[in-house]
Amino acid sequence: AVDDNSPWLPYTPTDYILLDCGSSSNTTDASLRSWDGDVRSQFSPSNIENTSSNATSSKSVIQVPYKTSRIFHSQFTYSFPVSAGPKFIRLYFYPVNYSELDITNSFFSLTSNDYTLLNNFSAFLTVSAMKPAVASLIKEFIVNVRDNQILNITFWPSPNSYAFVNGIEVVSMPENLYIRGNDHPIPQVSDNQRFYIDYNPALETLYRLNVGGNEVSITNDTGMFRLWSPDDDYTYEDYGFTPHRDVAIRYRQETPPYTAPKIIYTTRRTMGNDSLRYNLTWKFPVDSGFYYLLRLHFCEIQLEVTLKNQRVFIIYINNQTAQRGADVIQWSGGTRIPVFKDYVIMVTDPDGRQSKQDLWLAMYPELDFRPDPPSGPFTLSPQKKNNKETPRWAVIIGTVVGGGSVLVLILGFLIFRRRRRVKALGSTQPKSSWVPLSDRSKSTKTSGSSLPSDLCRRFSLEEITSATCNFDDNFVIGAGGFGNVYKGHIDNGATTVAIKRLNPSSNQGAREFQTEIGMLSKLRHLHLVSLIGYCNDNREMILIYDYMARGTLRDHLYKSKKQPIPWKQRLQICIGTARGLHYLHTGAKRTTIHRDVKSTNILLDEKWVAKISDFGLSKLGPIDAGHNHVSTTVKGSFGYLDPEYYKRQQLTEKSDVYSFGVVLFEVLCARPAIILDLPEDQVNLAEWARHCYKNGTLDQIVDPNIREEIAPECLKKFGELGDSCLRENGFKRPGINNVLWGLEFSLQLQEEAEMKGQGDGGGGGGGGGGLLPVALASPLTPPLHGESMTDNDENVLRSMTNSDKLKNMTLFSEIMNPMGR
Ligand SMILES: Nc1ncnc2c1ncn2[C@@H]1O[C@H](COP(=O)(O)OP(=O)(O)OP(=O)(O)O)[C@@H](O)[C@H]1O
Repeated sequence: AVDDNSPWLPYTPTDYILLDCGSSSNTTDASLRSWDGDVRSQFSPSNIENTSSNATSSKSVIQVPYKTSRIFHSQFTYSFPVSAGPKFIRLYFYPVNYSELDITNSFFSLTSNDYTLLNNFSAFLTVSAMKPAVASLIKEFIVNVRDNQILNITFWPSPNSYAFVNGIEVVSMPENLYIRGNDHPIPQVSDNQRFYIDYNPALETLYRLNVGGNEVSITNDTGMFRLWSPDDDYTYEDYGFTPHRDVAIRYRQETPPYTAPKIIYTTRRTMGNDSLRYNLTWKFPVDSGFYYLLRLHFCEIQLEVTLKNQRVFIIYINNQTAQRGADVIQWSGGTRIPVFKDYVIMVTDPDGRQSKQDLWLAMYPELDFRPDPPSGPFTLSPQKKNNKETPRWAVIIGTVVGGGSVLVLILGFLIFRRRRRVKALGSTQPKSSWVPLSDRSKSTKTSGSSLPSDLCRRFSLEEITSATCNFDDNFVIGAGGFGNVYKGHIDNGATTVAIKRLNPSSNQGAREFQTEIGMLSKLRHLHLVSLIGYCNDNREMILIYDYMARGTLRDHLYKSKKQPIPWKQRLQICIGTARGLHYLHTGAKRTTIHRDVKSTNILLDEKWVAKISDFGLSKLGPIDAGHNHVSTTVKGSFGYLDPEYYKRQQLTEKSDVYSFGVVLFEVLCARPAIILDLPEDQVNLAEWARHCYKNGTLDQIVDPNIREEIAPECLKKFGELGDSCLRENGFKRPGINNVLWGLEFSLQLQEEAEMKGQGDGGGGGGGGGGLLPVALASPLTPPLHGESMTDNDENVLRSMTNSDKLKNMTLFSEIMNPMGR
């Protein structure tokens, strides 16, 4: 073991270069690091002053290296003759107007040796999209330099554009920090493949977080000048924040002192406290279509936790189990010994647009473990024990009290794309059939509409008629208030699409058409139906969407001869829908209220992924916090309509929560929202289900096809959730985030029951012995008893948790994302 209290830095880079671009003198930054001006630098080409220009920003910036920048109108290369081995390359950008140049016109690509690191990149757009807002940006990559190779960094301005950079940093790193070769297989989440990181990929760091702690500055890193940010912006709920504990960290050969600074391991988030079990969850916006490497760092520093099997948890990545039986003591061999675990996941890109998705990381306590006796031999696999005298969950809760240290480090990595330069750069151009940004006014056929051709594709009427054999009835797959929906094939049959054609006699019309395009083209999410484009020729109003092969959710519940969907799959569909709604309510710039959530507006793709459709009625929520509703004439569908909205004509996102509550009961009971010929008290599903829930007879109206499958705890939770969504008073309904959590918790309860062999086929009656104690409530869901907490309550809770925070706390994380964007 190495003593961590010694004054020396654990790592001294062999190469350490700081180049202040656009500067002719040497400068010093806020961390007192010394930068060389690039004008007469050995790393710049000798003709630098003829091939590029230097500029000072139009805004007064005091910080080096942002004061000056170098501007390139043609290809430009810096060359760094560094030692062989992996290097951090950090590029500093301050995207403002330089000289006469409009920063919004700066698009460029960046290559380093064989890798395309940035592809048609706009620093301005990247910074503008960041939340919270920032003024400058550092892009960090890891590139391996081979023996006798020079590290070249080349800027390639896009056509009619220019590139710029403010500073370049090159720092070497320990050979095997991330590149761990064939001896270290990394599990790939979702299949049984192993992943190996050798010298071939280049990586981009996306997130490096000090979980539960403050920012750890570059000078407090272990010698590589890595910045560790707090994780608050990425936690899903602010749970598990646990006071910093100043203990000595025992680094080991497998996790040497340079891995991460000590403070990273002594600040933390932990999983529990008294009777609460915290699920720890983070979400990270990432581009779809790449592999991601997550490096999670852990260290058990709670002195009471010394045994393996004492604190065991499950790690989920993107809702898939990445690791069962996670046990830090077992992994590391003892307390205060840090350890890290790597996982790779592919974030798929179903629509081929590399749109942003949230990458979820969650850790849940695993309930089946109890500690080994203190003298027990150390074994590598966790031992499951069943001690009938001690409730199984009690052991875990007992050991979690007070909070042990689980550090999560998602090290944001990215993965690579190795491309040949010319091809990589050529591929940045949009497909010819897509209307380019600058080409908005070109269509000759459109009737002067101001539709957003930059955001989605505009089709000609010929393309649509040929896709649908001139709107042949055989191609009709549905009909709604808007008109017929056709199935069609575009791009020479390569893509199947759904084509909605506005019926001129429809009472929905031009306004919905515009709304749908305006809304959907700005909203992108795995759980929203993607709008591919539109056609507005010859006064036609046609919308083109991704084709959802399995049709509507309703078709799989009732009124069709389709195979009934199993309960767990129904839960997954509800979870997906809740995610889509959550994105609408909170994920985009402004709250979007769908206004017509119902089972025919939830579509299912080939893989049963739920997607919300039909945004023709959507409304944007209020802009400022002073107003919490939008006044509007009532729209929506019979049986799903929020009674409060109906009465007051004031729309909030809780109206969607109400409609979603109806969908939840539709899914549970497999019956329509309204059945007119039933006895009066049963006509309206919302009222009838609430009535049964309150009387404890909900199990009697469950769809007979799933009655045997559904675990009693799961039904209880699900019923409670549906009931809370349908509360009369919108304030008392949970927010969609809590609904989402409730659904995930329901799924967890179902899975736990099934794992114990009691949920599946075990009968729908009372809870069998060994099922989870029902009182074990998830802290992430609304209170179980009486009225649910209001939004105000939630805010109070949140601010209490924040104010309770002590300065130093942690789980930390790094994520990296494949490059080549
Ligand atoms: N993207 C799609 N992929 C596959 N089928 C679709 C798609 N969009 C719509 N459909 C089918 O077309 C039907 C009609 O859809 P549409 O959204 O026009 O109406 P609706 O939501 O059922 O009713 P309304 O417009 O009155 O709310 C749907 O029920 C579904 O069967």
